[in-house]
Amino acid sequence: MATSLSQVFRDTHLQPKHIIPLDFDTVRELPDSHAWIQTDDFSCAYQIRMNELPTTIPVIDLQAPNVVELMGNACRRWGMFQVTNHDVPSSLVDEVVEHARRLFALPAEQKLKALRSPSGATGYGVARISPFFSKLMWHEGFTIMGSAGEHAKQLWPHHYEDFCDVMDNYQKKMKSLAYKILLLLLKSLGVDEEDQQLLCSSSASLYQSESALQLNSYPTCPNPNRAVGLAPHTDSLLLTILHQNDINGLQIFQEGIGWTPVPPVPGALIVNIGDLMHIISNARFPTVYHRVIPNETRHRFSIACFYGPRLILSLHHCPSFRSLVFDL
Ligand SMILES: C=C1C[C@]23C[C@@]1(O)CC[C@H]2[C@@]12CCC[C@@](C)(C(=O)O1)[C@H]2[C@@H]3C(=O)O
Ligand SMILES: O=C(O)CCC(=O)C(=O)O
Ligand SMILES: [Fe+2]
Repeated sequence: MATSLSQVFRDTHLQPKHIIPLDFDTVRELPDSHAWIQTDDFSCAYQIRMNELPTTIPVIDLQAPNVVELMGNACRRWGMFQVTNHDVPSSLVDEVVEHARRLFALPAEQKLKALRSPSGATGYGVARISPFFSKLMWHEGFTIMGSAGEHAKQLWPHHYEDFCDVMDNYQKKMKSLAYKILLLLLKSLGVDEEDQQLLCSSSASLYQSESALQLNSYPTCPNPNRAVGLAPHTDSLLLTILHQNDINGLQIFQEGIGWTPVPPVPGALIVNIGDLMHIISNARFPTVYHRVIPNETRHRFSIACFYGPRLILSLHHCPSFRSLVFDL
């Protein structure tokens, strides 16, 4: 019998564990719900082939005269690069991380006041891809689209303004950086002025793109060898701009090599190609399959900014689109 997407969504009941993170402060051992089966695929190329370390993703100076060529090459080969000289003040990045640290340090019952609703896209919760996996991730996140006000008030009824201002400023900086990078990438693909106009006026309207901000927290983990911070996935939009603190954990999958670490470079931001950019580039840029492994002694934080066409981002709120992307 034929069924509509919205019907599928109505029939899909998210279980609480697919929204509510574990209260990490209360556990001393890895619970079975979070213990992933160890397979060969699980281990990292870095650990199994210490003698033949794969070269890692390029670090590109945004002001370099040949930046178009450098970015084009990096995206064709890796779908990813790190960017320096990007004009995002390190003081602003530090402030965002400090606010994230403060948010995730709140008691669980306080964080749950800003819990993402089952049909919503913003607020506190586990990664949206969680229902795809039988085990749970060693991770908690907080998603912001536009103003963070609504959820920040639930967390700090009297002192939420500073949090909102910092998140607003960071989103503005990220949007303008993502736009700059998008233009450079289109140029590297040979998109001429006329085609740029076309993309501009089409329903995809790339030039009116918006962003969503995701604060990620990976608490210290009693058994990181069997836990997964963020399960293997690709990001769905055009570009992701990521700040990771100084703790390893992010890995990308390379055909024929395996899982390869992306080491933190102080001051650099990671840029990775998402599914939409992969499509727009006619598959010349690969979308990056990546994951995060937690750490035994240090709490890892990252700040991801997802940049994509306004229409598609607003559809992330819409149940039938969500069921298409996340539930099928
Ligand atoms: C705009 C978005 C991208 C994202 C889904 C979301 O609506 C907000 C959270 C984002 C995130 C972060 C963790 C990995 C990911 C796959 C997920 O489950 O939620 C991405 C989503 C994405 O790239 O589609
Ligand atoms: O924490 C990281 O390094 C990666 C986060 C990520 O992949 C995401 O938010 O989509
Ligand atoms: Fe990701």
